[in-house]
Amino acid sequence: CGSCYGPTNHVEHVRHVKRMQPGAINATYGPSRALEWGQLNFLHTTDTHGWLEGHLKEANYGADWGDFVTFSTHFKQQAGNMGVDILLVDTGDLHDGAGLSDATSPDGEISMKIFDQVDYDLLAIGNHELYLADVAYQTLNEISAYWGEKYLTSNVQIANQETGEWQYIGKTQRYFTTEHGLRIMAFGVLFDFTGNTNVTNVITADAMVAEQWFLDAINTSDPIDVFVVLGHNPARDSTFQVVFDAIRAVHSETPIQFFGGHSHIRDFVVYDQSSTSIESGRYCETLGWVSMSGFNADNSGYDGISPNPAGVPNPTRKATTNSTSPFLYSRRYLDWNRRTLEYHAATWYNDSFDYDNGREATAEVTSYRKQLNLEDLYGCVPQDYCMTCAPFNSSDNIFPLLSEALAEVVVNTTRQDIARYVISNTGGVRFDMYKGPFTYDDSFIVSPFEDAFLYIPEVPYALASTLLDALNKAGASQKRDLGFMPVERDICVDPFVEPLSEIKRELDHGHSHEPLGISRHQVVDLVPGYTTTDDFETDGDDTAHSAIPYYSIPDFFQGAAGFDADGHADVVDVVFVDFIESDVLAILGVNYSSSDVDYYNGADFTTRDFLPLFVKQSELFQAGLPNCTVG
Ligand SMILES: Nc1ccn([C@@H]2O[C@H](COP(=O)(O)O)[C@@H](O)[C@H]2O)c(=O)n1
Ligand SMILES: [Zn+2]
Ligand SMILES: [Zn+2]
Repeated sequence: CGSCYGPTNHVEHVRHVKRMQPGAINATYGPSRALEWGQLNFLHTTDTHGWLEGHLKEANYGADWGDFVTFSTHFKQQAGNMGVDILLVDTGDLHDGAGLSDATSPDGEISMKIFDQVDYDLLAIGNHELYLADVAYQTLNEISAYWGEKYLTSNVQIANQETGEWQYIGKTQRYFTTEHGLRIMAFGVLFDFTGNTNVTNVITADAMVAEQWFLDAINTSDPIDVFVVLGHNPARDSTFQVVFDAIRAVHSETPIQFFGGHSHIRDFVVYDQSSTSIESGRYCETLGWVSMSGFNADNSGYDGISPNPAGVPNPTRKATTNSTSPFLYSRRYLDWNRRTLEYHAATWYNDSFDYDNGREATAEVTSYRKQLNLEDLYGCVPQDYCMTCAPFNSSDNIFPLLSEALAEVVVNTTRQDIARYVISNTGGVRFDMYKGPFTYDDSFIVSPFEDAFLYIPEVPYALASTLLDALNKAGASQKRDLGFMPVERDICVDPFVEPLSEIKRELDHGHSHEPLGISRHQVVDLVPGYTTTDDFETDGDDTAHSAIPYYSIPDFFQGAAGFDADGHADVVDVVFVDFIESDVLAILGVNYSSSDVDYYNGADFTTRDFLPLFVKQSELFQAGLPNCTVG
């Protein structure tokens, strides 16, 4: 296995969460344990990718941004009442994934204003804020300008629009004192991203930790009780390790708390006895919770530090079994639904959950969705199609369908008599397609990028017909941008996970899954979803789920059209999305260069356009109209 960059056996494999029917959240299998509150508490979001309306077709992730605005207000109040600190953290990738963010130009023009209604304390930039120049400048002029000292881009710069000089998009660090007296030094570190627009500059973590500002920050004479390192960077096996090493070289015992993202998984990693790292999923499916206690007059230099709050559970876990550090931790991954939020805001027994600020945000989501026509109905999806819950070539998988769509609608009518392969990267497909209405919004949800179709005309069949396999053997060059540090692994873990695996196996071996309060006869009814295993083992998911099968997929897929009955042609137009141009040219070899490449169907027909067009003209999708229902 040459490229085991993906989840390891430490990390939960079930990234893609199968839908449950709207209304399927029931009283039995929601959250069942109060959160452990410590002296310092965190709520964490990451990779929201514009999903501020929540998941309209998955009740388990059905809360919207207004619900989170309300919930986070409750939590700030609760922390205040308990006399402890809470910090809200986001780690980037704010668009490219849903209509609310992507149906405007530039992306995020409207969704950012809704996102901003949560009272975050610290935020970091994601790679999706850096692909395009207009989005990067929007990040500078709107996001960074709005959040000010809270927006941390310790290794990301942008060319000043007047002088051309590099300037940091946000701040490099934030040193501040919490309400209850903890002195925090925070950094925001993006992985070593290379696919950014050339008006931006991503400094590698290795180079960043050698910079004078960073050395000054960690060697400051100002007291530091805790480092908070946030970043769009996987919690595990990433350049967070570089930052950890650099801080530890100076501060051997000070707690360092990491908040990561980008690989779209739930994960929690122990760096050492006083340092842990959380990653909180993707697409408004997960709200991450971390709490810690152990601050005292000796290690925080602050006499009046609040004790653990009374009347609620408190963190109990040492980071390592032989820890001699005073710090105790808890972590939890909350499912993004109202029942969960109401439960933890302790309001489920009455009607007092909603606040005006949340209601207003919800009303804005609804009204902007209307304004952007996101509910416009394009077709009716006859069945569920998923990205990874079924084998790649099976009829339940989305890629055979998308291959057909590419073949059918990506066509230059002046060249339609020439056979064509239309090649795309599977990474450009972002979500499953569910049975029921297919709306304008869904076209962004499945395929949000504006990657144009390029082509090389009339490539000999012998070469063109080997291209897809060769590309998949080589693997996508974007692998470099997954953010994982390549690590030597002896075994490549088979990513297939049996349904009901973890919990069921445990029950079958006679253990009750006590922390989740689930008994043997209940397990069969669990709703499919996240079943996370991390460094604190298996009790991180706030709601227990049955696991969803996971099948690995190749990096590239293609549609083919215009071939003879035997699938042959003399020459083939090789059409491909611009995001993978360098991969294609690398495989085609020295006889081809970018001068052979041109737009196939103009610059304006992109990966955003082919699916809605296919849906509108395909009998398969039109048959169920007009009475198309969810599920
Ligand atoms: N124009 C683009 C930009 C990105 N992609 C795909 O997205 C992946 C990165 O997404 P994360 O949420 O994980 O940061 C990237 O590796 C590409 O697969 C794309 O297809 N087109
Ligand atoms: Zn992302
Ligand atoms: Zn990312």
